[in-house]
Amino acid sequence: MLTFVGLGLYDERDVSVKGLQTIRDSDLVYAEFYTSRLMGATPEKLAQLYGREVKVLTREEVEVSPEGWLGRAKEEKVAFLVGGDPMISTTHLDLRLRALRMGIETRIVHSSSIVTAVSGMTGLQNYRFGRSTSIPYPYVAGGRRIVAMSPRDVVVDNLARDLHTLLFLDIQPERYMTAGEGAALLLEMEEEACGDRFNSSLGVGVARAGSEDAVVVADWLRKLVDRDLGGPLQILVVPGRLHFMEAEALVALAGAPPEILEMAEP
Ligand SMILES: C[S@@+](CC[C@H](N)C(=O)[O-])C[C@H]1O[C@@H](n2cnc3c(N)ncnc32)[C@H](O)[C@@H]1O
Repeated sequence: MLTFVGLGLYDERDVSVKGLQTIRDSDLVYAEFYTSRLMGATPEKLAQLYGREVKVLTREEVEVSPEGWLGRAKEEKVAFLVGGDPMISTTHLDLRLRALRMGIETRIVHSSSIVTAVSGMTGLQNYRFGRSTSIPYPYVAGGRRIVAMSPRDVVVDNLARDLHTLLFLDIQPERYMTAGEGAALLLEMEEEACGDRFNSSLGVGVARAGSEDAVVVADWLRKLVDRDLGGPLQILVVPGRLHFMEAEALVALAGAPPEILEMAEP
């Protein structure tokens, strides 16, 4: 049996009671922290609270060659721990399907996710979000700096349908993208596309959801570039047309410019 256990948003205490029981009842406990990270926890702190050794897997061990550790789930109870809610990540669905093809039974223990925390913290309503996307750091190829354009296309498409866009921000071993960096990259993409669609767009940054010092900041996208939200993890939202209650929430909860109240729909 392979059980995906969501660990929630910030530290080792965010796991559910059911998740904790599942971990303690497992023969083997694995984790991955490259799709998301619990910034308030270390593998040692997890092991201490859970009372079990936690083997942290690399991206390659999860995506390229998981057969070895996955195969153990044919005979033994294996827990696979991940940040947030397990299936808010295509990697984990892929792993689940792979396990099923190997004849392994699977289960999920759900947990809180950044996807729902963002609605909770900002007041932006879940049903008004369109497709979400990720912003990767630019990379250099052939001496040229390459900025992926697809996040901009997703935002433009959602804006055309009056929908909000949730933008996951790149996590790398030695750096974490901030909401300000994400906003700057979106503006750079729009400039590259010779457009000006984001001139009157808002940006909402959320930092360290689930922690004692979680922060939510709303400002014009071009101004968000210079706003310091502190440490990781962070996420960015570009809202579409706002319902009046959403606008009121952004002003009250995230310090958005009050003039957005006049632009909101009743
Ligand atoms: C690909 S998502 C993984 C989602 C996770 N499975 C979940 O359900 O929460 C990871 C991205 O979400 C954002 N994120 C995750 N946890 C966060 C937190 N506690 N505060 C702010 N952003 C967070 C970051 O942008 C990070 O790169």
